[in-house]
Amino acid sequence: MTADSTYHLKVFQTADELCKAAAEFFIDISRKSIAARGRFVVSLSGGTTPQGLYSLLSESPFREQVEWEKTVVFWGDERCVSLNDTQNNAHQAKITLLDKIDIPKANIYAIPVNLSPEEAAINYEKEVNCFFGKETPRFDLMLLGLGENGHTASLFPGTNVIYEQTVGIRAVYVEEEKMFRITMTAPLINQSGAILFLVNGENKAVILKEVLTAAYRPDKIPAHLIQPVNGELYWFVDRASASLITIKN
Ligand SMILES: O=C(O)[C@H](O)[C@@H](O)[C@H](O)[C@H](O)COP(=O)(O)O
Repeated sequence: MTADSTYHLKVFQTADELCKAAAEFFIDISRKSIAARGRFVVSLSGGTTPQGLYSLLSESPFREQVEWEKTVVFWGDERCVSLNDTQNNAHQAKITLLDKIDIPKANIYAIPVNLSPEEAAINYEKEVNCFFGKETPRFDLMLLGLGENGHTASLFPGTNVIYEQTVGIRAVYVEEEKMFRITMTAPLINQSGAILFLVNGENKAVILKEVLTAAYRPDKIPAHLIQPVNGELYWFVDRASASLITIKN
């Protein structure tokens, strides 16, 4: 990453410990956001890693520590598959978390999948802008994952969206998945107050080392694009994914 990039790295022994710490972090940011602005606006990620976090948040003693009626949920990216498809990020979060808590339906902003990818992106960008009104969209918490090829959200190597300079939402065709996906742009993600990457498993060891130690190459490693402009960047990783990194104490 660039010399001036700063982040907080926390390594946990197990995936369970990582999820528990992420749940506590989620609760902490939600409390601070509600105390400051009366609401907590979070952007969820898809993939397998956050599912353990979502399950924990749906259960005692975590569930009752979040004021769900003051919590508003968006997604950083989505696959253009039907709403009931198991690959749909909103569907996954619905099953593991949203159906199990008392959150008003009006607080849930899923990325539309019943439109063309371009229309869905335009429509979601309007929804985000409308929600934040005159303010620049700023999520209190942005959850992200890391793909083995360095992608995050749906910012994949080799796609044009990684060069996008504007705060917004875009449709992107992901060749390796033969699928359109909708994604927040890096400038939008970077407006967040706190950005939390969750990384788990030995299959992520090589890319995690590259993201954190290689020179800035966002075309090869799109996760390098994630550098909050006025917020904090956190990496919560398990020991297996951190096995190639030298941790300074
Ligand atoms: O919808 C998605 O899949 C994500 O937004 C994507 O960016 C994900 O976070 C990474 O691919 C890591 O996924 P895993 O957690 O499954 O490793």
